[in-house]
Amino acid sequence: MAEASTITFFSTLLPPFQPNIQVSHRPLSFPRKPQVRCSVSAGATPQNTVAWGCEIESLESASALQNWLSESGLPPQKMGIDRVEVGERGLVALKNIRKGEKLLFVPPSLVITPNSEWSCPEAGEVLKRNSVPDWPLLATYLISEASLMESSRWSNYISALPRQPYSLLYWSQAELDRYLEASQIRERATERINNVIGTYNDLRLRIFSKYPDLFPDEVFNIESFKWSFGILFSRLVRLPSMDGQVALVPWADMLNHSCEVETFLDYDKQSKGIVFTTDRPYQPGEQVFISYGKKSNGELLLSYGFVPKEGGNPSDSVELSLSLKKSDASYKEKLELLKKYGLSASQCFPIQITGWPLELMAYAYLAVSSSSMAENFEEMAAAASNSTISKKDLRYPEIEEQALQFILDSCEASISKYNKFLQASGSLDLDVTSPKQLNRRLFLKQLAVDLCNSERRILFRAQYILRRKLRDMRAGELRALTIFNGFRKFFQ
Ligand SMILES: C[S@@+](CC[C@H](N)C(=O)[O-])C[C@H]1O[C@@H](n2cnc3c(N)ncnc32)[C@H](O)[C@@H]1O
Repeated sequence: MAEASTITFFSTLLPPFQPNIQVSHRPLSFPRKPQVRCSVSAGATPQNTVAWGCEIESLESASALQNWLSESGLPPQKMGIDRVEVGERGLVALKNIRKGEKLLFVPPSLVITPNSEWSCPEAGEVLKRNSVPDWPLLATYLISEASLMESSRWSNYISALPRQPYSLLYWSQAELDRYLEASQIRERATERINNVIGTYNDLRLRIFSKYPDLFPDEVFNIESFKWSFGILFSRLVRLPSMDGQVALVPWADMLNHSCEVETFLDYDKQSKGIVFTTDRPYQPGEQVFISYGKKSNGELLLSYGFVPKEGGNPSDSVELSLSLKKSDASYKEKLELLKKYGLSASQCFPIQITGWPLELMAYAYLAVSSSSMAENFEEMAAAASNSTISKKDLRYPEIEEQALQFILDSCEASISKYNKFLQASGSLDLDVTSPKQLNRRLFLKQLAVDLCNSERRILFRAQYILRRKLRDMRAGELRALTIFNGFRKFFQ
């Protein structure tokens, strides 16, 4: 099993997902006529949705998946797929399960990795020849297999995948602007959507357009890529004991996330299967959970399309944006130093209920320091960047009060954005466990309200701590001033 520190479910910040694919610079050779024509179904895809997968709550396709997996070598399970309260479909204990028990044992033959065989080998060869990285490769693989319907060995798996995964990839820019205006997650979602579009355009330009027989537009289009990336973002795992290999693990990917467990999927060398070890007991009928990693509510919404209940996620955090003032006489000099350390004039830092990173304080020192402290600017910029090993816990008592006030101002500006959105949203308290019953607008709005409430709660806590620190500091200064004045009078 993976150690707690190793997050096996895909992290929203995982470096391997590159915005644009790095295809080899070798010119593409003119396509040879394939010996075996792959029959890619070229029927028109209905707008905004793909022609495969199922409604997310569908149990019929899930039980067909279960039967196929058992026939294909999945050993007898202590869990079954069922409708659940959290996550719509999930794995439920069929028998008593002990704490510390290993479950699943999915054999590698039932796992999709970048090395999986393609039903249409020519398509796979073209992508590999062009050194397409794992993520775009797997995204294309999924579409290719899905389009082959029953001719693909993965057809039972693909039929049980959601036709429209819950993911911010499916939010329009207008929806993101309207519902997530207060949260930094809006920028992350826009960036991600642009990355997916950029990746697709790059593949189309460099590869698909040159091999239209293998990659017809009707199948390999932006809608199908949104779907396949949505599936990857919400289901792909990284397996530490398989050298960090990324994989789609049928059956295991029916497990939902709980912030209260700390158990991750990994390859078990002893049993030669994908397993996880329970960290609590389960009774028959109870839903079994794993952890998708220590992620904030915003990150969970971004990749998986849900927000845990307020206060229920110990890893929750909110991004606070700090900016240099354009009116600062040393603006240019400070900006250059920030750039040198990979930062910019406007920078986000994660705040947790337990506090904020030292980098944030260093940035605040830099933002408030006057030109008389110019010799310290570089030290501050370096400490604000987490890529440096320099001492981060800087202290400049002469500007500490100003720096804390600067953070408090940014925090309060952010809180007022959340207040504005939450007031305008009214007191929504809808049941999002059955989103299909709500209309889309209310569903998205409720997710946004839940996210904003949880992010604002963290900011409120930071505001309280900052105000108290400043009050204590100012009271201390006042006391010192009174004592000083007392001494002055005494000596006069
Ligand atoms: C790896 S899949 C889990 C199986 C999924 N429930 C299904 O029926 O296909 C991840 C998706 O499950 C749902 N999910 C997982 N954990 C959840 C939770 N704690 N609350 C709400 N939805 C959850 C989300 O839709 C997420 O995108």
